[in-house]
Amino acid sequence: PPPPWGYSKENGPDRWHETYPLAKGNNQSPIAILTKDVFKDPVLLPWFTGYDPGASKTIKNTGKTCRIAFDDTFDRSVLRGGPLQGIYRLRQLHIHWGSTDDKGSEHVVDATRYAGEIHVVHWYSKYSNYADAVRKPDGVVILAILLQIGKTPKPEMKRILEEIHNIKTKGKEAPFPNFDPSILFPKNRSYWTYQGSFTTPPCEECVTWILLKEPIIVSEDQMEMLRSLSSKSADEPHCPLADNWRPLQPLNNRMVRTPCQ
Ligand SMILES: Cc1ccn(O)c(=O)c1
Ligand SMILES: [Zn+2]
Repeated sequence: PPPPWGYSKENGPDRWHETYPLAKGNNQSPIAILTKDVFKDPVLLPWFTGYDPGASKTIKNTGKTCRIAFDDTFDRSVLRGGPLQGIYRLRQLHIHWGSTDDKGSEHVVDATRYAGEIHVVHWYSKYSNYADAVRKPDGVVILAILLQIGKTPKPEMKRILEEIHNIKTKGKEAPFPNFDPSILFPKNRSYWTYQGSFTTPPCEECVTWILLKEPIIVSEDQMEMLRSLSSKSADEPHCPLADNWRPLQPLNNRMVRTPCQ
């Protein structure tokens, strides 16, 4: 059997389907967004979040990403509106990034691949729990924020990056209190939306993606901080955590939508 999934040659995206058959589904993510083919849909509304900073719990190096977990035992931090029918509960956020500035995002917009991509993961709280929600086509919403390298870094990223020194190796976790992820949002709330999947195994097709059009700016130093994380545990040789992004998947019979104006 293939080794535990990852992003290297022997356990990477091209082999995930050997263990996780859903990875070969027809509604996989990420995809290329071709802005000329996007459908302006008048039914699409603005999206809203109401996040309680007290819901943030910990930040962890999972060996595959840097992940912040939130208390999702009740409708404490929620996302609604946009393409959504109901209220979605914030569960975690994590980041995908590259070993160099020319790659790292999962979605690609008009042939531009960005330096990274933040995923803010929520689940439909009408379902009894997260495990149930991931078995439903409308079970999960991921709000995705593109990271672009620039001179004026987003100061709000500082809080996450200051914590990196505490979680250098795989498995390390640290308290991460009083954090409201909406401070990471760009000024412009415009978005593209489509139906897709998780971009890591088991790749369940339960995700309504809300990809923000405006990237946020991170500095070279901030990217180097992320790249200083190790994908291995403390008792193993350092192996830079980077290029934890999945290649583009076929759009097949799907439409990407955006609100009018
Ligand atoms: C639940 C989950 C797991 C991995 N990734 O990348 C996601 O975006 C969401
Ligand atoms: Zn992700």
